[in-house]
Amino acid sequence: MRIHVVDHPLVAHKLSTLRDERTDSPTFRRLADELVTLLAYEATRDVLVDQVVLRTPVSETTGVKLSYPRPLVVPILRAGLGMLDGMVRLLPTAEVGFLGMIRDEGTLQPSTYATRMPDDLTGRQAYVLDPMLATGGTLVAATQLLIDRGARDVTALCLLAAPEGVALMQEAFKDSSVPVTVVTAAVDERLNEHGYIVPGLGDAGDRLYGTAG
Ligand SMILES: O=P(O)(O)OC[C@H]1O[C@H](OP(=O)(O)OP(=O)(O)O)[C@H](O)[C@@H]1O
Ligand SMILES: O=c1cc[nH]c(=O)[nH]1
Ligand SMILES: [Mg+2]
Repeated sequence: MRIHVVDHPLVAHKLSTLRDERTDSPTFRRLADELVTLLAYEATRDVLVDQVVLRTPVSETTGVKLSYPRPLVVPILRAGLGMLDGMVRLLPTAEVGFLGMIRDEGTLQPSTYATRMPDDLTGRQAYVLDPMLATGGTLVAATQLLIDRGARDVTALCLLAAPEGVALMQEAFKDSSVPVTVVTAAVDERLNEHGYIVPGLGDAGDRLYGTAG
């Protein structure tokens, strides 16, 4: 598995405001949207394109167009939904599949409550959206599902990652013949005893959608 930490002052600036507990939900949503387009720029570096011939007003030339089959973008509900608009703005031809997953607060084990995506992903590039890579249980399960359905490669975009989650992804996909990449704005210090990223930004779903408590 490859990890790419996007080291850029604009990314760090937006992430710092996201972390701030005083940032309200509307601002949090806007910043998450802006951040994902910056991460997506890096995450789509290997997106498949086809050569095309076109005419400018001046002459004939060659260029590229996003290729078919279309990439698949998969937000992990709920928090991943906050990254969807920013991603499809950059990848307008993408198809969107949905995975609903929730982590049990006690055991920290993920369970899947909704799956809506093509059964056959043979030859397709898949982009998973989830702001938080904590223990890694959720992202390992989501990535495995996409590989099992035949994805050509899997790239996860996470706003924040914990070293524990990165290590679990590395272990899970160390022998994978399918390329797996994680693109994130930062790898934080550790997880706390409740499985939250430290310093992190709290519960991303709650902060995006204004859920109290
Ligand atoms: O790496 P892990 O330890 O598996 O934890 C990360 C998961 O936890 C959060 O979702 P949550 O379960 O809070 O669901 P939500 O998006 O509905 O709030 C987050 O968005 C990830 O999906
Ligand atoms: O810090 C964390 C860990 C899991 N899920 C979140 O939303 N935040
Ligand atoms: Mg949550």
